[in-house]
Amino acid sequence: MELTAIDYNGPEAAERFVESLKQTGFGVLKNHPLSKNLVQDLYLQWQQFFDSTHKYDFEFTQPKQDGFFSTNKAETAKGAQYQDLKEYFHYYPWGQCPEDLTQITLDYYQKANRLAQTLLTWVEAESPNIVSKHYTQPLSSMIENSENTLLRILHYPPLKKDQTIGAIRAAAHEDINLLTVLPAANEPGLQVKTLTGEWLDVPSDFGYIIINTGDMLQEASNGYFPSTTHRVINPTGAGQTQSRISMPLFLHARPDVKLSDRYTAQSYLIERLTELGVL
Ligand SMILES: O=C(O)CCC(=O)C(=O)O
Ligand SMILES: [Fe+2]
Repeated sequence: MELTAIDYNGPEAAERFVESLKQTGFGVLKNHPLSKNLVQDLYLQWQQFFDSTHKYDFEFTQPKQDGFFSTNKAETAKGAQYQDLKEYFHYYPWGQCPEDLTQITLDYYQKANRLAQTLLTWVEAESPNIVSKHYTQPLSSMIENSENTLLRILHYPPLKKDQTIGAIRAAAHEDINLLTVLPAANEPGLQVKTLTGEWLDVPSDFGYIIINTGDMLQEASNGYFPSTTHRVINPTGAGQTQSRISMPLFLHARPDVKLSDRYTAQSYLIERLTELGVL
């Protein structure tokens, strides 16, 4: 299995992209509408935020979970032995955000959501009838005006000398949501698990957008689109002294949306967050 970048404006982009999601759980896009400069500016400005102690003024609140999660509050992936080596900020347009970052972050959030709607239209159009007949409404309309779509800005600090052996930046996991839209990070490390169980590097050229399917799309498509396991490994050599910033947008359906006969988006999310021990 190989992951190659698909030209967003190229012929058969939708078909190739959805085929990649089906085969690998991942799709990589180039020449897409999200500006590299905007992503670069966000990385720089959020890096400054993580470098300052100002971040502690934005500690996340329960139960809404918007705001800053410090390294000692970071999640432990389901089944993992150690906590991930990361800190992060959960941004929602209705939630906490440092004032100087509000405009640029909202701008990105809206643009990435628009791209996501197009991608969900592609997924729907390329789903075989036997699969799409189970969608209870167009996939793109499931996320429309959703207050649950989450932009997570992640900072993986340089590795410490006394790092716990076995702990990694993000242990193997699956995402809970429909699709995740992730600009290539400023450092490599993201890997996807193939159907035969090997780990494969996800192309990380700056400017690429990486999309993966989450558990909710797996549920809504009755397993046709697999939610793929992925992780972020630790850097070696000179990379160990570098921070890594990444910015996944987790597309969540509105809570009342029926995903399947068994679940609404709300009941599914509650079940998964309870399993993770964060509710
Ligand atoms: O940092 C990355 O590249 C991926 C992060 C991720 O998979 C997650 O936060 O769910
Ligand atoms: Fe993930």
